Amino acid sequence: MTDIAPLLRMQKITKRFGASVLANDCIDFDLHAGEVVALLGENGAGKSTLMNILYGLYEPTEGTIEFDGIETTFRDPAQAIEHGIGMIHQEFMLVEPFTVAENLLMGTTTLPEGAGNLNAARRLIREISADYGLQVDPDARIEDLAVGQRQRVEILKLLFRHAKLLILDEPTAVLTPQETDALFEVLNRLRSNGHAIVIVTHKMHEVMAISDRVAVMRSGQMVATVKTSESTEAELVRLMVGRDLDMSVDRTEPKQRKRALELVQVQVEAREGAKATPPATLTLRHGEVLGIAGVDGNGQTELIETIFGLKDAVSGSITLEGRDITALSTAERRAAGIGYVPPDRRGVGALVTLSIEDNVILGASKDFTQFGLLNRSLARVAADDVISRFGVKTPDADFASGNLSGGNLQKLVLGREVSRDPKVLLIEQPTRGLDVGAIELVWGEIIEQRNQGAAVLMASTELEEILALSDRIAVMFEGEIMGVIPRDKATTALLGAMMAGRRLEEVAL
Ligand SMILES: Nc1ncnc2c1ncn2[C@@H]1O[C@H](COP(=O)(O)OP(=O)(O)OP(=O)(O)O)[C@@H](O)[C@H]1O
Repeated sequence: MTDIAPLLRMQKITKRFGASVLANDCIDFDLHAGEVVALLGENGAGKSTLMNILYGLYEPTEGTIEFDGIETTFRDPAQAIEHGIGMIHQEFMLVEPFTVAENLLMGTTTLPEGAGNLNAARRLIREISADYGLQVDPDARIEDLAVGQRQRVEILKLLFRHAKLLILDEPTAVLTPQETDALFEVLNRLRSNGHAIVIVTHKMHEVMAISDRVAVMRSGQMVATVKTSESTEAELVRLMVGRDLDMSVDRTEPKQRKRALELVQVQVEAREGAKATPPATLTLRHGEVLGIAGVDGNGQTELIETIFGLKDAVSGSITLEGRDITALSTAERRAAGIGYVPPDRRGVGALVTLSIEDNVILGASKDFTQFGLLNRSLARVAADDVISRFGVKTPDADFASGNLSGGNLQKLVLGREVSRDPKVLLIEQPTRGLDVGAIELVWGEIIEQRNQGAAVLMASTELEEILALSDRIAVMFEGEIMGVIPRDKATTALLGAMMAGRRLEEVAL
């Protein structure tokens, strides 16, 4: 393969942001037609920056890009896609009330030949969809599609515009295991048809399963490019984080086991248009991690938001150490000792226009106020502590949080909540988007909180994470708790069956 000229050749790519950030440092990156390359690296290593340069979102400070034999840099993504380079981000860019075909025609200035009207577009969609096993109905409305299907529409959108190179940014983060398998089948077909694919992912087993080569970045540099078949997961981890990992969980007898949080017949507000779900009754003790397993979108978010007070409970009661908090505001619940890490860190989790320091004191400014004035040096100490304890990669605490890499923003939000030593920690998708080294750290911190007596309610779509950290596991399906199982009784098969809608009573223990 190396004898043939690559489809893409990025040479000596450097990208600086201001004086303090060197995000890409003289990077060489090649990609051939018909190959899948996994781009691997710790949070903040510079993967998104490199891909954003390729896709025309950023201009490189230095370096050249050759695509299909022609030297070029793209002014914007529209130009990149015109030349055959497409990128699928984690947030899909589809317009919900419209159909697949309408979405594909929308916003395109240069339509593929023979796809100028809706009927022709429909025909083409069916053809492409059949060729690549995408199973997309051109007349389906986006709002009726599951996450995995929406992602296939995004792929279709790129193929519709004759993309030769597809960049996928953590494409499996929001997929179920079945959807991931289906995606990989599609990627295999794309590869056999001569497409080139870059997949940015933190999941090592996926790297091994799908890629031909792995490019490893570290601190802005490309440190290695290896053939997947000639490497191992352990070697890739070492290349990436520079050490072996220890994922063992050090569970000790917790300091206390009293009841922390009780939900009695809590009726969560139904989403607009959705039918009401049965009320939830749940007890969470100090010194335990109660994991909520379930496929994304099965009511975990709504339940946790109700406990934190972002949503009102329609009926029922929530008590914290015996005190009824059902009517309290979010700020009051926070003051009462509830910490909250939402799944969407850029939205609810952090105020991205604020500095890291201001984010660290967010919602707790009273703790940093002396004689009626905000004590900045106390705030700085707290911010520096979160940065060092959680390994947030940043020049300093004044840095705008919105400019942190995805994984580092996640570490910041989690670090802020954990450092306040909450009595109850509500946490959704604790390690989504985190590199393996950061997962090791976050798991350690969650267990430490538990060992110190905090009550942790953790929703995760990753079964491995649920099984590693939880003392008990609740499974949610379509807004309902299907059962609660102690960890030693939980198996992947049992949890899988419950996640697909079977009640605990229906599946033998
Ligand atoms: N617009 C920007 N302004 C300033 N610094 C930035 C900007 N965008 C990215 N950075 C910095 O560049 C570095 C590389 O970030 P990048 O997003 O490329 O990392 P990444 O490898 O994709 O990380 P992750 O796995 O967490 O998504 C980080 O230190 C980040 O804070």
